[in-house]
Amino acid sequence: MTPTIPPITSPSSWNVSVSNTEFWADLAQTVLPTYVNTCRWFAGKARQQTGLSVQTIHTIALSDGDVAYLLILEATYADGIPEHYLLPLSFITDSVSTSFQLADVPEKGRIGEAVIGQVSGVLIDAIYDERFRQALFTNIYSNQVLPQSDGQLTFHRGKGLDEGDDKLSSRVLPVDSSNSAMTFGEKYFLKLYRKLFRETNPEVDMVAFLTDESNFSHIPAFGGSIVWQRTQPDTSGSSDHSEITLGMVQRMVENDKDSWMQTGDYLNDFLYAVPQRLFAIREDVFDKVELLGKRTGELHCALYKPNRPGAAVNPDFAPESFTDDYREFLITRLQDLLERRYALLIDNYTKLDPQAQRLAWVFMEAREMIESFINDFRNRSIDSLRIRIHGDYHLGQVLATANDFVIIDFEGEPESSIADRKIKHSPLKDVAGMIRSYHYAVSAKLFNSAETDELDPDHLQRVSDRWFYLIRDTFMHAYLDVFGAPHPLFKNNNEINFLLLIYLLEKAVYELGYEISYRPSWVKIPLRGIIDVIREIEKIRLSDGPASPDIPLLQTGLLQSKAV
Ligand SMILES: Nc1ncnc2c1ncn2[C@@H]1O[C@H](COP(=O)(O)OP(=O)(O)O)[C@@H](O)[C@H]1O
Ligand SMILES: O=P(O)(O)O[C@H]1O[C@H](CO)[C@@H](O[C@H]2O[C@H](CO)[C@@H](O)[C@H](O)[C@H]2O)[C@H](O)[C@H]1O
Repeated sequence: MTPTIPPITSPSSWNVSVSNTEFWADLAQTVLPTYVNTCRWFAGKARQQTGLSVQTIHTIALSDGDVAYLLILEATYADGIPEHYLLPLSFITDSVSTSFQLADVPEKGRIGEAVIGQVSGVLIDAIYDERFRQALFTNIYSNQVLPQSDGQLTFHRGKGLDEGDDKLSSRVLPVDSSNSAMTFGEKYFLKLYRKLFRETNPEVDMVAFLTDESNFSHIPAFGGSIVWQRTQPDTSGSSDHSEITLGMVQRMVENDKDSWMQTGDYLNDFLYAVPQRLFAIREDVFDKVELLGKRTGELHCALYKPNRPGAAVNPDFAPESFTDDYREFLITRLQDLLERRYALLIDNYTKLDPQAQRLAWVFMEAREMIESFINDFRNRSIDSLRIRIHGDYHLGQVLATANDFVIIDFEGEPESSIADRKIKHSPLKDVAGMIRSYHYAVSAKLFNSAETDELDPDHLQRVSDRWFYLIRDTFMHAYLDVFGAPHPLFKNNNEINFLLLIYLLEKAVYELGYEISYRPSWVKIPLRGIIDVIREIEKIRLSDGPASPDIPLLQTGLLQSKAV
């Protein structure tokens, strides 16, 4: 909460504030900009913000007669299109039900003090209000439709929400991510989306497809959704009937941790052995990596639906070739991403530590070579296929259960538009995501630990690379094994390697922006990833020629041995 700002005041009472435009304008100009910039879910922090306004307000009735509001905030920037965010708001006063205590609201949930209708209280993010959480869940359970001034809120109950589960106690999960998460009776997981788009969230599409049209059981079952069906045009004047997904319920998965944390635990053995010049990996680490490779392959098999003669085609999921349009899309996207990242890197260069600055230089000096590698993609022969994929696949998106894995968060890349997140890619984009994540895991562990402080950085780099390559190849091996030969989605090893490099580059460049915005001390990790790809591109440039038009690049032994 920002104590320097005096309390917001409004003459009308909280329950009728929805129509008090002056109050919302005041809020948007005073406390809200400071508040949203403290929130992990607000992605505009690193951009030059030019304004914040309350675009739409939905009213949600609470069981004690009070109300909460769902604010749709519009954030504008010096460049690029505006973004929209969901902020649920409750006003907590002394008269609020005794079951709810202001003391239970963490500092990060407190927006500011206010005097509304002559009553003093605190405006909070309503996810911390048990009454609001109950209202969301009860509305989903009973398939409610709530008319609003702009369209309606439609609460939909899915197959995974059991009869009789309408009164479960809830809590906010302490996950720090791009959305907000809560649980009901420790049985259901409700995700409230923060950054909003004019279309159905791909996560709902993907989870529904996998639940209804495949036997893939390594995702949590679908429990329902919250959708805002608009009737009014948005500020751009386009689309007057868009469906905006605000939330989704899934079954809660009993898990100890996600695979990021599990891998981190496994890496502890490795870390402690490094100063003794021992290379320690337990067999069960390889077993886990193999199992994740297998589950990833199975996920892609479930998402791969060839058009069978006579069978109804679901065009949203039918495989497609590497068309000129797709190539152009990917090239433009990568070029644009690179341009934005170079600019961001230059703007933030002086804030980087000397080692990160050296890596940044290598990246900057390789710009021309990277761009010509990307341009090559336009004319290269590619006969592999594209399908719908996870899109933001990394170790944090895989929950580790007692003996297996459950894959979550099918929302796609947070930085992309929803339309772009639904574009079909080679599934190697997901594979590249997981490979990058293993690289992150070992780098974060080895380079951020007291145990290795005294070690020569070059030696540490070699040790880290050894672990990474072993794990990467184990994952790839298990992944490719799922499909057998010939592989239905990849033409041959050359294509696998080329596409992997393209997606590895894209992912690492994407991550560079993520780290500059959220974890500047980790910037070195994606920079090292980018430099790895640069080294591989250099090898292609050396080998590309009439005599050897293509050679397998990554872990040649492994990939050549697979008959695809
Ligand atoms: N179905 C589930 N069961 C249990 N925990 C879950 C479930 N889905 C997500 N989580 C937990 O919540 C965290 C955030 O969920 P995620 O879908 O990744 O949200 P975000 O889109 O905000 O990143 C996960 O890392 C995991 O710890
Ligand atoms: O989980 P999100 O959808 O919010 O994904 C974003 O945040 C991730 C970090 O939590 C980020 O992932 C990067 O860091 C991970 C380790 O924390 C690492 O495993 C991933 O490989 C790396 O990309 C992700 O990129 C971002 O979209």
